[in-house]
Amino acid sequence: MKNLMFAGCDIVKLAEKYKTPLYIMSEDYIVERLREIKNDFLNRHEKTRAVYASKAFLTKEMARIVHREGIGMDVVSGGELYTAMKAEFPMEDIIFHGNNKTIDELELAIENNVGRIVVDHIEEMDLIEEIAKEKNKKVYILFRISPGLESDTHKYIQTGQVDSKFGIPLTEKTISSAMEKALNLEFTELLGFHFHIGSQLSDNENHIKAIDIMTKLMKKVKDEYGFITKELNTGGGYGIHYSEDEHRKPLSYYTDSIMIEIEKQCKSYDLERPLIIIEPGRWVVGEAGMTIYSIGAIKEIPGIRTYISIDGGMPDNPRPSLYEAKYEGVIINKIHEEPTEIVTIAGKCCESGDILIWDLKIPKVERGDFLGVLSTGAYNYSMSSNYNRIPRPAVVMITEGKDRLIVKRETYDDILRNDL
Ligand SMILES: Cc1ncc(COP(=O)(O)O)c(C=O)c1O
Ligand SMILES: N[C@@H](CCCC[NH3+])C(=O)O
Repeated sequence: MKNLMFAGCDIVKLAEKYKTPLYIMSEDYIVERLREIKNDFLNRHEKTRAVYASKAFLTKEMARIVHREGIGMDVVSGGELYTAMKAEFPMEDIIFHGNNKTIDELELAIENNVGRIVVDHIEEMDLIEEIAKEKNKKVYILFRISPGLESDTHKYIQTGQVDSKFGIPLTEKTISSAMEKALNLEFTELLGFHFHIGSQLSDNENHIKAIDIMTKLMKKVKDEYGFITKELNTGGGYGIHYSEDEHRKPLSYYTDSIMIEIEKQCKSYDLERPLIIIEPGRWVVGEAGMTIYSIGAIKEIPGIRTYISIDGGMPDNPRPSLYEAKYEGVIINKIHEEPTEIVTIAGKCCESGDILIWDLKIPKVERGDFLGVLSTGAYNYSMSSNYNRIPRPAVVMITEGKDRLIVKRETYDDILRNDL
């Protein structure tokens, strides 16, 4: 076999069948991760809940898989919420986030009875209460707290530091204003707190520190307001394998330490341990995906480098240009050939920064060969754009070696769809 096999499929055959660029996702891999969540977190610890952070990858089919596996979902926009609704995802299993939810989005969420709304700033409670009153609905909220921790990841995907657009800052004044407001609402009930310290984290150190900070807060609000924290949402952020120095760890590496720390701190403060929620995104889907491209122009700059251009790039994977993210790539139709060249993989956009992989070692290639880029399941399709009016690729799901289209390739007419 000279072609790469992935999730039990000959990937070259898929590239020929569906054309390129093409996103391929392994349902078996996704289900394995969702079951790891069930077996190693939900079933091992009482009073726990898990939601999948759908910003990583969401289509109607993905929502159906998550629901079928008994996991809830985190959404951050009306569009994500609407996708879940259209996939008949139970609304009570949804947690709605966002640092600037619009009135329309809040109305959609409240009208449809989403399970929890995570309040990101104090005034948001006024909007929620007003809408809840108007619709005569009960709304359950958590406060997103910014714990003031700088996580070890790219600056653009840190979220828990003091200087952050996310969450309620942890100061005496903000906490007292937030608590005083929340405890006087009629239609809105505060159940607890949330933190999310950043993404692609390779160690659990900051989750543990965040638990210490949050339990201290729980003790403070109990003493000062008699408020009992019923739920603590510890966010996601668990890292995956992209390149040789980044690896996915078992879920329990993060969740066991979270649970040990929370039990310890609750005991020391004499607090009842709240329900603990986790919300991983990337960890569930990142390594489930790969993207297939066709090789086109090959340009050698003698003594400098060789650029191998592909038929996609920045519009289907903006991560290298946004976060200098590193990816591994293979020539899927020459999988056993000796890698003899070091080349740079360039996207087809009119941007010098549209480089997918610098210095990749591959066999000699020619126009028409296929490049597979690994670990593209998270934040690729979900962050894709039509820059340069390039249509988005199709998404194919593979289940037990069988492929099916779950998102059609965009056409030029799809791009023109809303032009008047
Ligand atoms: C509130 C919240 N929860 C969960 C996640 C999921 O993050 P990740 O994909 O790193 O697990 C994010 C994104 O970073 C987030 O902002
Ligand atoms: N989009 C980011 C992750 C953001 C996580 C959401 N707060 C990435 O691709 O790494």
